[in-house]
Amino acid sequence: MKKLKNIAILGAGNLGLAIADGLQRAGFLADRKLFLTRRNTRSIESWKSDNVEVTSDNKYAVAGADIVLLCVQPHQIEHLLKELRPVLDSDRHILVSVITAVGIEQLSSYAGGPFPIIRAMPNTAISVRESMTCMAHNGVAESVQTEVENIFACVGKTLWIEEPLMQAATVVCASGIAFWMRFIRATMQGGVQLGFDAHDAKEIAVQTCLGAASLLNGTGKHPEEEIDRVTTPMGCTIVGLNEMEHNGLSSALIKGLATSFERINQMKKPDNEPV
Ligand SMILES: NC(=O)C1=CN([C@@H]2O[C@H](COP(=O)(O)OP(=O)(O)OC[C@H]3O[C@@H](n4cnc5c(N)ncnc54)[C@H](OP(=O)(O)O)[C@@H]3O)[C@@H](O)[C@H]2O)C=CC1
Ligand SMILES: O=C(O)[C@@H]1CCC=N1
Repeated sequence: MKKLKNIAILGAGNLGLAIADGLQRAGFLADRKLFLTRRNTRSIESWKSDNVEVTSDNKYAVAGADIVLLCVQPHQIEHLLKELRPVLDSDRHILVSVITAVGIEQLSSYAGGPFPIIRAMPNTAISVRESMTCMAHNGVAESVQTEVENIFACVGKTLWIEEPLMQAATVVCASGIAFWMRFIRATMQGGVQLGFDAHDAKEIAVQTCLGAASLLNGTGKHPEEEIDRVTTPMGCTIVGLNEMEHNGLSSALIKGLATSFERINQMKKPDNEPV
């Protein structure tokens, strides 16, 4: 029987652990080994189990793994990949980077050679297996693409994109979780103002948000068509919606996305990198 590939998550922070959580829930880790690393492992010791090793030794983790997920912050990746050079094996390892603003060519040069590298942009909903993960590569073998796609497909939806679109994917799908959270929170605040207690306001806001997303998923319709079904002429919805637009709802969202996008451009400039 073909041996399942072991996985190392280097940089088990917010996103790294969310990925580990999702893979665990999906049963993806059965019969595989998972290595979790960070420099200070105290907060992730509870992850240790028969098939999960926790270590601050990245080289040890990579030596035991076939698929290496790079989950450190953008300014930390150069140091990490240079540290890994002695143990990276281009015939064995597949590198998967979720790191913002660092391109495949750059990763390759930090790693010191031509490795199969895939960039993936999931979001933190990966922990509950509801990620939207955009992926890009620059010519890796189909078997490698499939191997990596299988990882992310068991924890949400996947989409292959061209690498230049990775920046937009970061904003819309990864930062997107924070944007939607704020939208939901504002709905809750409104709900409390109108009389619900905080618990009920949250339940109503979350389920209504899920309902809206499910409608689009289920029908394939454009949002505006669904809006038309809700906005009774001279009713309460259209006046609320128009008031929101007079106050710049759509404009604020689009400007926010564009500002996040622009920030990634700045992150790409070496002289702006945090130390
Ligand atoms: N958070 C999100 O929703 C998303 C994040 N991303 C990208 O994912 C990456 C990680 O983001 P996020 O999880 O939020 O960041 P975090 O800071 O939460 O996680 C980074 C982790 O890397 C560890 N780390 C740093 N240096 C090393 C090293 N040399 N070896 C091993 N571990 C190390 C840190 O722990 P310690 O200090 O103990 O070493 C930390 O736990 C970023 O590049 C970000 O752009 C992409 C999509 C979504
Ligand atoms: O805020 C950030 O820079 C990272 C990338 C997308 C989500 N978090």
